[in-house]
Amino acid sequence: MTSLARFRPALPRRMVLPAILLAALLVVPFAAPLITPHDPVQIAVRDRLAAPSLEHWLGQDEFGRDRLARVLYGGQVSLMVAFTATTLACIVGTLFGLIGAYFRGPFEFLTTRLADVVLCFPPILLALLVVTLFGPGTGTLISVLSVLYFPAFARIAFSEALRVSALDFVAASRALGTPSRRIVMGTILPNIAGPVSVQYSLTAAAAITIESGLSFLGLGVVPPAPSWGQMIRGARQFMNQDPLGIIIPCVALTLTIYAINFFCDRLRDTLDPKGATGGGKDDVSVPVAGNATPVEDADVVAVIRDLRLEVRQPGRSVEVIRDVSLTLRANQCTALVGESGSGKSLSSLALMGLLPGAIRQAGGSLMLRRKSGQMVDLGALGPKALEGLRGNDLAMIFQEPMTSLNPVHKVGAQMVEAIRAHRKVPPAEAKARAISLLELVGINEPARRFDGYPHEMSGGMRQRVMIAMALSCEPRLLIADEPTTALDVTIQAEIIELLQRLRSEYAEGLSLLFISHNLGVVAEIADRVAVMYSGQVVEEGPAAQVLADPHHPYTVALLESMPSAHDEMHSARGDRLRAIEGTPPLPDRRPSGCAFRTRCPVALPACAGIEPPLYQSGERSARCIRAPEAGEQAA
Ligand SMILES: Nc1ncnc2c1ncn2[C@@H]1O[C@H](COP(=O)(O)OP(=O)(O)OP(=O)(O)O)[C@@H](O)[C@H]1O
Repeated sequence: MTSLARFRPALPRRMVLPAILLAALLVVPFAAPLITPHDPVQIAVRDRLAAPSLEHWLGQDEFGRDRLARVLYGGQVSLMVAFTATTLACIVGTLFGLIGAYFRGPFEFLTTRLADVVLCFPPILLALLVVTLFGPGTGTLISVLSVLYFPAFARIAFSEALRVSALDFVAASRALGTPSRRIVMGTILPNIAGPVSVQYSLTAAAAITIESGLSFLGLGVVPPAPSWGQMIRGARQFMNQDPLGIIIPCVALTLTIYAINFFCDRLRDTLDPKGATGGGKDDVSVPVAGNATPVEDADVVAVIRDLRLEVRQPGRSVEVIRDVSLTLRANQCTALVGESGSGKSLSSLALMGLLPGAIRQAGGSLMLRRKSGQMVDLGALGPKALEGLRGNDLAMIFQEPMTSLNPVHKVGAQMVEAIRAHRKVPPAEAKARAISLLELVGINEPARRFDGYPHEMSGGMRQRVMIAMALSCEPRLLIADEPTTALDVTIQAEIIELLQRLRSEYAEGLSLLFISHNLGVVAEIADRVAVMYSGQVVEEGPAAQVLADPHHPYTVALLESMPSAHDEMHSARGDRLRAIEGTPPLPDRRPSGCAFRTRCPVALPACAGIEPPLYQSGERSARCIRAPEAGEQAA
């Protein structure tokens, strides 16, 4: 039992229903001899148009043939023709598209021109022409349908492969000397699998319809062999007397097309790793029952308590965020720092209710105080309620001002839209507010900039616009995810100064959650700092104290590895820069005990045995068994 369970192929839950439905529709026609003993071509003229009976469950057709046998055996023919033709078209078209897009030059010319030539002919006319020339029959149908549908695959594969080829990871593979065949099949093909699989579903459905249409016209499957198109053709003349005759093949057609579309739609979502496992109710952030307790202190704007996030992989779940707790207060800036992959972004995205599809909340609670003063459990809110909160009660600015603004809309239109999403104000009033916000964030000639496009602005100006948009509805919590990383040093300083100024001028009492790699910037802006490592907060406390006198060896190492002009950081590290040895462990390869112990210069044998809790010392806490020691020394 255990070994069977271990070797059971892990079919994602979202695929189970469509797979069962499709498998049933595909298997049932091929199990026809087990379901009915009747011959689909055996005529019984005496019993023509007979009603359903115990012997003939779906009745008999105009020649007295058993309808159940005909719909089942007819399904075999229709499905075989449609799937063989679609698979051939998919393989040939996708290969053409991939080769044309990757190698360009004559390959591109051949792919696009060949596809253009075939696309010039209306499909049904081309099919009629070929069938008339070569005579009806299953082989002709498969050939004509493959030729008809290959250009659609070639075009989709070509345009998607062009897009993917231009991405950095393909350039990186080329730079590493990876052979072209491996880049095309191993790197580009998986990235275009989503749109190609959608095209497959549409084509298979269309091929079934065209096969039925041609058979209906007498140009498809040759009688007396059954097919759904032929059944409709035969039943058409008697449809007033015997509607069942036409309903049965139509229902079979509709169900099959629906099952194929349903399956391919889910398959596309499953194949796309970015959106993987999204969609099912259990896959979005689910309300977590129980341990969310209201917070009385009116200064507290948000509380993250024991947050656990996990990524679902086939057959298992991996914890990427573990027991993260943070309290964010009004008029306070809390900085989240840590190496890449430590979990800073996911923790903040969880607050926004914007976790990627593959990540789900497995435990803990996220509480937010609304502008009304009411404390809400974000995990218990539905998508609509969360939408109402985002931009209104909490807002976020991102790292890349170049891509955060929509390039095809004017700056002003985007700001007005953000304002009117939460406030029922007339457009003129929203415009006036947008212009005053642009002025507030230090944009010169705000009225002129209001009518400009994002590409007419510098990176620093765009980040100012993003900040203005984020503050447009006066949220109580602003999350800034590395807002200055993409900017040059002087602009960075201006943006930090702007955030500081806005914070001090903010009447409502803004809580700022500031995510950064840059400890110099953190020293300048943060009141409190939380250091993250491998999905956990390993040290937390007042920024000045933590940066000047870190209690966790990871914080010490982080400070020693970063250049900074700030005095409090000099005292912690002397003046030499030192890289942190090794790399952070992957979430599924953490060592036993303390996750930092394999890189820690002061690790003890005991560190392998226990996962250290957060040791509290006054306003500070650190997740290290040596933290109490460090606290005593400092005292
Ligand atoms: N969509 C995802 N699917 C699977 N794992 C993910 C996903 N997003 C993040 N992770 C994993 O979660 C962990 C935390 O990632 P996160 O993006 O929060 O790190 P970060 O500290 O913000 O890094 P950076 O500073 O580079 O943005 C990492 O191990 C990362 O690989």
